[in-house]
Amino acid sequence: MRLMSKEPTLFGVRWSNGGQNIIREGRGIIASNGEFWQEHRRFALKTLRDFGLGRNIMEEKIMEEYNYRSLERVSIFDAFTPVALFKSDLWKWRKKKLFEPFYFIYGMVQKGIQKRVDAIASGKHVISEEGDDFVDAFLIKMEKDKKDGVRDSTFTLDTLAIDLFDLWIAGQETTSTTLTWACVCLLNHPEVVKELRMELVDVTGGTRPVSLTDKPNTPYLTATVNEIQRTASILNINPFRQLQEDTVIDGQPVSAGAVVTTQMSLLHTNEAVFKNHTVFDPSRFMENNNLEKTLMPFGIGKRSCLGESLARAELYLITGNLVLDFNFEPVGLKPEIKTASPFGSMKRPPNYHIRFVPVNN
Ligand code: HEM
Repeated sequence: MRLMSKEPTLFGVRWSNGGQNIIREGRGIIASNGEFWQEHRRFALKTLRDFGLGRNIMEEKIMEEYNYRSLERVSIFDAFTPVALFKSDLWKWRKKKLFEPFYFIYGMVQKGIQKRVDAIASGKHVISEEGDDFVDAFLIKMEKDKKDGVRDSTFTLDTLAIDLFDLWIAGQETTSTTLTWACVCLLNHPEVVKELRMELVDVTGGTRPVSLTDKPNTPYLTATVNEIQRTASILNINPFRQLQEDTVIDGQPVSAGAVVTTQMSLLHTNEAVFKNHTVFDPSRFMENNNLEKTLMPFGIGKRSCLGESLARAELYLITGNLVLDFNFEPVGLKPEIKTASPFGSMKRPPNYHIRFVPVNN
């Protein structure tokens, strides 16, 4: 991890020749490289920021979702399976079984795009100057490239579908899995819920939702979200990178072209850094302000998470407001803080049912 942040270019290329490339075929943000990746990452970041990523507008949208509702079968080996094998008749069955949910999401975004294109053609949707959302912004960029005579522009309806697919996959499963872990941790630690609620009632007066502007006054909520991410450590390893030059990692020579990753979950269970690492204890982050710097759920360096500030805002607002508004009760057996998939690429929480009982009832 240290090397990845010190040598961003050396580790700046994603290795994704296997199952990740089945739909993407070198496009999108997660699995692409070179100029294509640069253009599309930059565009996505700028567009999400323009729409308020991590600012008030995003808070409104997160809270809208919160108020409204108050797959993993792919293994690490599939990441290394050549796309050609998946496409061969021999493995057709496996491709169908593994990638059906991904094709479903891909189909869904394609349909959504077509609906928008039709709505624009029929005049039902008019694109405002800056566009109302990512799709509008992308269509504006497509038009601009056409007008400017950009040859072989990478902004097409096809690449829009892959960018949306990537943002959905990277943003949806990660955030919801972390929130599912949050509830497991809090179900097992009513004393944390109690202390959190005291802090939050004190700050909000119990008369309004927790807001991002409360952050400076809610150190225990920030510490709890950190401890949830440390405990969940949902990505055992970060998506593969490919070394750009020969180098030495911890005294070990490694050749250019080697596929490398970091075992992020090990960082978060390092006993030398996180004493009693098996214990869920938010106060560790209160006692040591520097501890947050050793927490890296979003990866590091050039290819680190594009949605980090959005994800942080979601985890803060949803965890805080759930604790403020509800008591948590297990339905059936209380789940243990123990992953159901220790060796998967994503560390999933156990399956469980939970009841949210409004605090004021
Ligand atoms: C709790 C939530 C999340 C976690 C733990 C998480 C974690 C990560 C990690 C570890 C990586 C790989 C970094 C590396 O290779 O070093 C990554 C990449 C990425 N994430 Fe997230 N993520 C989360 C939420 C989101 C959200 C909400 C979005 C979108 C809005 C998003 C979009 C992306 C994208 C596009 C990439 C690929 C970046 C690239 O290759 O340039 N993530 N994420």
